[in-house]
Amino acid sequence: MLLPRRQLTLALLKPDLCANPNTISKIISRITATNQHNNFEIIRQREILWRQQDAEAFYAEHRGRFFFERLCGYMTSGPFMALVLARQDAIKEWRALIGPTHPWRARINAPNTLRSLYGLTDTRNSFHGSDSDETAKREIEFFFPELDVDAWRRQEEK
Ligand SMILES: Nc1nc2c(ncn2[C@@H]2O[C@H](COP(=O)(O)OP(=O)(O)OP(=O)(O)O)[C@@H](O)[C@H]2O)c(=O)[nH]1
Ligand SMILES: Nc1ncnc2c1ncn2[C@@H]1O[C@H](COP(=O)(O)OP(=O)(O)O)[C@@H](O)[C@H]1O
Ligand SMILES: [Mg+2]
Repeated sequence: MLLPRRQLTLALLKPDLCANPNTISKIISRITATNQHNNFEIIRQREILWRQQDAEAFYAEHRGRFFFERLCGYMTSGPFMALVLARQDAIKEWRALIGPTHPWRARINAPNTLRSLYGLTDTRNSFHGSDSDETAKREIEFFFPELDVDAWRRQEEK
């Protein structure tokens, strides 16, 4: 039986989460839980500590937005976790699992999503997920330059 083609996405567990190791292990077990909703495979995992210029480069698309400085300040406030996740429709499914950008909106419209459960404020919303295949390639190679996303995708096509 042909296995469904998998997709890669980049996931970040942001610094507020990484301040509590128990939280991280609970979230990792939820990510890899073998039920039809999750069942992501963790292809890469790395603890990251950013300088200001790293945050500004990753979030360059948001430069000039009123929250850009506070976002970079948050993302350089401590270590965080970068993960490459693989499953069918990984980008859509990971963004569905983390929920809307704003945790207060998640708590109203998407309870039980990760941002509704763990997010603090609009900026300190605890999780990131790539929003497209192109973004996922850029974001994965930003954290894991040794991972050739195109080669991985070709391998998956076979
Ligand atoms: N559109 C818009 N929204 C704003 C502006 N300033 C603040 N907000 C929103 O209001 C929320 C709360 O603002 P603040 O009180 O400054 O932020 P905070 O409570 O410290 O939480 P953070 O989101 O972590 O900054 C922010 O997260 C933004 O989403 C603004 O100038 N324009
Ligand atoms: N209105 C806002 N107020 C405060 N922070 C924001 C706001 N919009 C976005 N952010 C911060 O910038 C990050 C990137 O924004 P965006 O790409 O729009 O959301 P997402 O992370 O859900 O893809 C968000 O995760 C959040 O930390
Ligand atoms: Mg985004």
